[in-house]
Amino acid sequence: MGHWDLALAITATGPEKNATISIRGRELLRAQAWHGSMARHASKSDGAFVHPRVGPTDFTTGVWSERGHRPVTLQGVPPCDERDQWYGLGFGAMPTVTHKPDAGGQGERRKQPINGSPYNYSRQSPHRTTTFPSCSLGCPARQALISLDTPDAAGRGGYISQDSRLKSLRPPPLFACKLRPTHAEPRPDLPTQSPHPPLPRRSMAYTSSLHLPKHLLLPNPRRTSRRPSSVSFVPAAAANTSGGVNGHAPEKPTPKPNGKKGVNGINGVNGKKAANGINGKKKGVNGHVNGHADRIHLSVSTGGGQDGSGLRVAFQGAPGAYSEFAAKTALPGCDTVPCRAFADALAAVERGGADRAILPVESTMEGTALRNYDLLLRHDLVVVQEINLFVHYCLLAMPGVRAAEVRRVISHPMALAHCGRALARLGVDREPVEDTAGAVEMLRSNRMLDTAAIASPRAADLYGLDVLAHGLQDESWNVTRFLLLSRPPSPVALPVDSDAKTSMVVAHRGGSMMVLLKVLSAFSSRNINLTKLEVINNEDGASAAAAAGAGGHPPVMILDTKARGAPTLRAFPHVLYVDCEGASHDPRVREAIQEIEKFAVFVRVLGCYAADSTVYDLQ
Ligand SMILES: O=C(O)C(=O)Cc1ccccc1
Repeated sequence: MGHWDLALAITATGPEKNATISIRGRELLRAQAWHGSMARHASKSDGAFVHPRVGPTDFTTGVWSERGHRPVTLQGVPPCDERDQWYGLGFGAMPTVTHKPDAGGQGERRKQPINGSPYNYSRQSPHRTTTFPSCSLGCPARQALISLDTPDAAGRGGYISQDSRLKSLRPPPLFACKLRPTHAEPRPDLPTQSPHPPLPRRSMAYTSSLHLPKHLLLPNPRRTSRRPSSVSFVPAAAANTSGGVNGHAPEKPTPKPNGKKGVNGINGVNGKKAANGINGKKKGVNGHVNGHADRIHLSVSTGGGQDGSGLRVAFQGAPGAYSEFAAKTALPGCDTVPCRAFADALAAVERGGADRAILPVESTMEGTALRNYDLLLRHDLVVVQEINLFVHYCLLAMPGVRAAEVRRVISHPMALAHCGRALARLGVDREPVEDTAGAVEMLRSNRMLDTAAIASPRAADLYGLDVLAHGLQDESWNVTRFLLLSRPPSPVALPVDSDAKTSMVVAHRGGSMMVLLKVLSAFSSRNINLTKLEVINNEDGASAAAAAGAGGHPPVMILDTKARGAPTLRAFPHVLYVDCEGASHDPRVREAIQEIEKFAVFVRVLGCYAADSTVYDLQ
C-alpha cells in the first residue's frame, strides 16, 4: 500500500447504509475506504486514533480506486447504533511515494498532543504533521475529520486523526468539507427533452413580501425522534415569535435547566431554553443552543430594525419559496422581494433595489450549489448571516387530482434532485422550473391536471393546492444552508471573541497538493477550525469551451473587488472555497489569511458573520 497525502476520516453516527462522496479535481486520484467498529477500535488505541493500515484483521477494508471526479460510494455499511460505526476515507496523489512495511505499524505510534488538544495523537514523525480537526460531511449525522500527512524524505508519513466524538463541547460544524456530488454538469437523471408541451413562462408580477396567514407562520414543532442529537433544531415559528432572533437582539444567557448537557456535550435543545417558547416550552432560539453560550449582537446599520424591519430582502422565486422562508427566518420583520433568478436577486442588492439577498449555497443532500456559489463570487457583495433550514418536500396538485393521474412533476432542480428516488418510484417525468413556489403557482394559474409540483406544505396552503404526499425527499435529513448577502462594507459588527465564521475563496496555480496542505496548515497551526473546504480544479481558461464539451468545467470567475481601477472579473481554474471559525479581524484568522496570500494567486474574503448551526424548521 502506498502513502496518502491527505486522509479524511468520517465518523458515521447515523443509520444510513451508504455514503457517497465525490471530489472534483484531478489531483485527488484515489480513494480508499474502510469501516469498522469504534468500540473495537477503542480497545486498541483508546479511540482517538484511526489508521487504515492497522490491517484487515481489525477492520473491514474496501478499496475504491476512482479517477476523475466520479463519486466514491461506500456501499452496504451496516446500520449502526449511534456513534458506534465509523467510515474512513483517504484521498491521495498516489503512488509517488512507497510505503515501508512497518511505517504505519502500531509500534511506531506514540501519543503526542497536537495543537494543544489532548485528543490528537500522532505517530512520531520527523516531518511536520498538521491536524485539521473536525469537519463534517454535509450531514450532521456524519462528522468528518481530516488529517494531513506530509511525506518525509524517506517516503514515510503518519496519519494524524482526531476522534470527533471527543470534541464534544462544541457543536460539529454542519456543512463542511464538501466532498459530495456537486452536479456542475447537468444531472443524468434530469431529462433534457420533455414529452410534455412546454411549460408556460411564468410572469413575475409579484410585488409584495411574504404575508402569510398567521396559521402558516406558527407551524407545529417537528417530531424530534429522528433528529441527530448534535444540532439544535428550532421550529421557525419560534424564530418568528421571539422578537430578537439570530443574534439581531441582545439576549441574556440563561442557565440550562439542570446544568447538564445533552448528548455530545451539547446543550439541550427543543424547548429547554428561555421563556416565550411554543407549546408551553421554553424558547430554543439562540439562547444557549448548541453550546453557543452567548449570541452575537449584530448591529445592522442600514436602517433596518433589530428584526430586519425596514430591510428589503431579495430572493429567487415566488412567494412561498424556501428562500423566502429563509429570509423571514433570518430577518422576521423584513420585506421580501421576489426575483426571477438568483442573479436578479444579487443584482437588485448591488444596484440598491434591495438591501439584502438570500442565496441557498449548499445542502446536506447535494453538497455545494456550485452555480449559486459561483454567482456569489461574481458579485461585490458580502456574507452577513447564515441560515440553516430543514427542507421538507411535498407533492402538490390541483384540488381533486389523484396521484395516479400525475404524469409530470415540476419544481426547482434542487428539489427534483432531492426527491429523485421518490419520483422514480412514481414513474413520472420531471421538469425543472425556477423555484418550488413558482411551480405551484404555475400549476394553479394554468390549471394543470396531469402535473404535480414539489414544494413546501406552506406553498400548498398559500396557493390552495392539495398535498398528495409528504416528506418526498430521499433522505429524511435534508437541510439547506442559505447565506444572507449585503453590499459592502458589511453592516454587521462582530466582536473578535464572538462565535463567528469567515468565508473566503483562495485561487492558486494548481498542479500539486501542496497548496491545499499549506492552506490547511495556515489554519491548523493557529488552531483554527475549518467548517467548509471545497476543492475546485477546473480546466484552464483557454481550453474551457472545448473542455466543457468534453465534460470539463470552465474556470471559476471571481470578482476581484480590490483590483486597481475598478472591480474586475478574473478567471481561476484552481480554487478553494474555505469557511473557517473566527472573525476575519481576529488576529489569528488575519494572520492565517496573510500567510495564504503569500503563496496563493488570489484571496478574497467573502464575509464574516455569526456562526449559527441552528436548523430552522418550517413545517
Ligand atoms: O425553489 C425554492 O423554493 C427555493 O427557494 C430554492 C430552493 C429549492 C430547494 C431547496 C432549497 C431552496
